[in-house]
Amino acid sequence: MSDKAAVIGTFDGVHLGHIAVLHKLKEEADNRGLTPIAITFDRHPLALIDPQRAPKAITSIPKKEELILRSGVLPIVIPFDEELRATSAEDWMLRLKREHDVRMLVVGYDTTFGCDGIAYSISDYKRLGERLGIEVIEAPFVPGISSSAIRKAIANGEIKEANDMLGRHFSLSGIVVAGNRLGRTIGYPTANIMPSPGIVVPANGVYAVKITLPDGKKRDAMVNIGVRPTIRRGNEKTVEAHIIDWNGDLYGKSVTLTFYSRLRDEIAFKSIDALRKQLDADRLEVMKSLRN
Ligand SMILES: Cc1cc2nc3c(=O)[nH]c(=O)nc-3n(C[C@H](O)[C@H](O)[C@H](O)COP(=O)(O)O)c2cc1C
Ligand SMILES: Nc1ncnc2c1ncn2[C@@H]1O[C@H](COP(=O)(O)OP(=O)(O)O)[C@@H](O)[C@H]1O
Repeated sequence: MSDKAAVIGTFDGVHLGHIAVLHKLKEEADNRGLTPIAITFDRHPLALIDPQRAPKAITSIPKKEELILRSGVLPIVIPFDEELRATSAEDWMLRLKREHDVRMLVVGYDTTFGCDGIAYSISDYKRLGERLGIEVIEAPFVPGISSSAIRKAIANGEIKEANDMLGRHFSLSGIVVAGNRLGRTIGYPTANIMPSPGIVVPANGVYAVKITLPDGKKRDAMVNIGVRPTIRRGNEKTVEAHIIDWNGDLYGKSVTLTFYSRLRDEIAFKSIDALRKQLDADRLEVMKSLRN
């Protein structure tokens, strides 16, 4: 087993700030002939500590692993449980050394790991590392980017802002379920998508997206998120996609929506005809916005 260089964190979203840390880790690991690993948790620590305050995630665990791997770092997902929560910073570092052969650790400006970590500064971690035989290096800091700011932007429908902080397009996966089969009668069949639970859903409104179909192909689509006030029967929030110039059966299949921009708010139209006219205009707008 080769020796490792590690970083620890939740890494929700794997945004541009995380990417800077992962690249620094990879560079320093390569210089020392170490394998770079990111130790990350299977849930947000607050899900255990204070579930009421636990935020919805920007990325699912598999997506997070994929994004970390893409930056050249090996992800290791460990359960954030009571035992881990009660582990001190010193025990954490001993564990890293014994279980993962860690020789170097990248610590972020606000990293606190260990139940007593809140009292640690970077120089404390460095001193502890020296004693235990782990070199501690400070991670770069990218100002103005955080998982919580991205969650907030998505929840407010500020897709461009969220995408700028992510350095990629926000995406949401889910299974296609049956709706009330009205869409096809107005010329706009829609795949009703049940998003993976625990993932943040953008604010109600209409969005330009690319949809990844089960065969892996990407198509242009327009998505409505909301309660469909024109035809509403209840207050259920739905996520539905009309795939432009496409025909097929998606029931029960998994798809991924990649968000590019937000077009408008949801509107309560006076008639289905008025809704249809707006959908014609949305279609042109989506095609235009995805071409840019
Ligand atoms: C791009 C798009 C925009 C939409 N905008 C609105 C809207 O502004 N107001 C509204 O009441 N419904 C809106 N809808 C929802 C339609 O009312 C809905 O797709 C239609 O009633 C079909 O429902 P069904 O899939 O359950 O059959 C929109 C749907 C799409 C695909
Ligand atoms: N262009 C398309 N965009 C989205 N779904 C489509 C399209 N063409 C066919 N479909 C299929 O039709 C279904 C939607 O038809 P619709 O009448 O809106 O019914 P529902 O109320 O079940 O959503 C989708 O789930 C999908 O399987």
